[in-house]
Amino acid sequence: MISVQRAKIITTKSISRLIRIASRCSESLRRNVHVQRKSITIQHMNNDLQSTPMIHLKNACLGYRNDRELVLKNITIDFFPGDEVAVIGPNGAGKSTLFKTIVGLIPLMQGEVTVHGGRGGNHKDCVSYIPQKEAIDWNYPITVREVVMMGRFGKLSFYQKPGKKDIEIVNSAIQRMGVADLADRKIRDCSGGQQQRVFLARSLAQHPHILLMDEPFSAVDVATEQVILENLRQLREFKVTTLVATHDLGLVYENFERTLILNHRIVAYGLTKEVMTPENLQEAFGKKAVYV
Ligand SMILES: Nc1ncnc2c1ncn2[C@@H]1O[C@H](COP(=O)(O)OP(=O)(O)OP(=O)(O)O)[C@@H](O)[C@H]1O
Repeated sequence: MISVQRAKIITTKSISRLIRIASRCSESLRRNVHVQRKSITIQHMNNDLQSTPMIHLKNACLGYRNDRELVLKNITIDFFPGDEVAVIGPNGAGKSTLFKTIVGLIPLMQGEVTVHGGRGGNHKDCVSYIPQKEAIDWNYPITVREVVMMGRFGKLSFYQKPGKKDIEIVNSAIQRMGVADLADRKIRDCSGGQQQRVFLARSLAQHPHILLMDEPFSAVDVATEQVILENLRQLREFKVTTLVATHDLGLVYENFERTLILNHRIVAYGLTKEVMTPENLQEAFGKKAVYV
């Protein structure tokens, strides 16, 4: 199979390389690309066809009340248990806006969004969201262990203290993410990559059904990247639905089975090797970006 050189950041070079690789895909593979650009109705074609979607959007319009322009228009898409989806698109395409709407941080403008069959934002316990690093206040005086324990809060009642089981789960998540040495260190004193590991440990401790990660691979080293990817693979085995926004197209091509390409609308969604075609990448990122 075709291999892709790792592209750490979205550059003209990385897009061009992917386009060259995608061009080499056999014609039959490319014929299978199923993109209905106009109606934006996405048919999910994997084995989970009969299962209930974990996340369902129908004719959804997403945006901000203080902004007259919608960010994403007429989005219709379903994500099923075990889907591991890379969400790609240029800056400002609407990746974070999609995540914020699913977790209920911003209200839906129009249409329908359901999570586990209920309204988005009503399932805090089973949905874990890791925002972009810049959106987190790292100065909060809290240790790594306390951050990870926050993943258990949704399972406890208001006055309930974490029990033995919670402590075991937290310790296990800390071990899995390789941050045991840092457990008593303040989160603000950790490096950027360590902080990403800690936040994924918090998500693991939560035992979520849905995990949304916004640019977890930005500015992390290869070891951290591998730890994150390995844990995402394990979550997939537990049928966790995972959406990961990233600009690292090479990493997506090599590691994610499914990809959603956004640019204020759905450009394409499906199996990564089928949707990362030159046409779709150019449509999302623009010809100029590719041929300069
Ligand atoms: N709080 C806000 N109020 C108004 N507009 C906003 C707000 N947050 C984001 N936007 C706008 O929404 C659009 C989509 O932003 P969003 O953060 O979803 O893009 P993105 O695809 O995640 O981009 P990036 O790759 O740069 O993180 C942008 O034009 C942005 O300026």
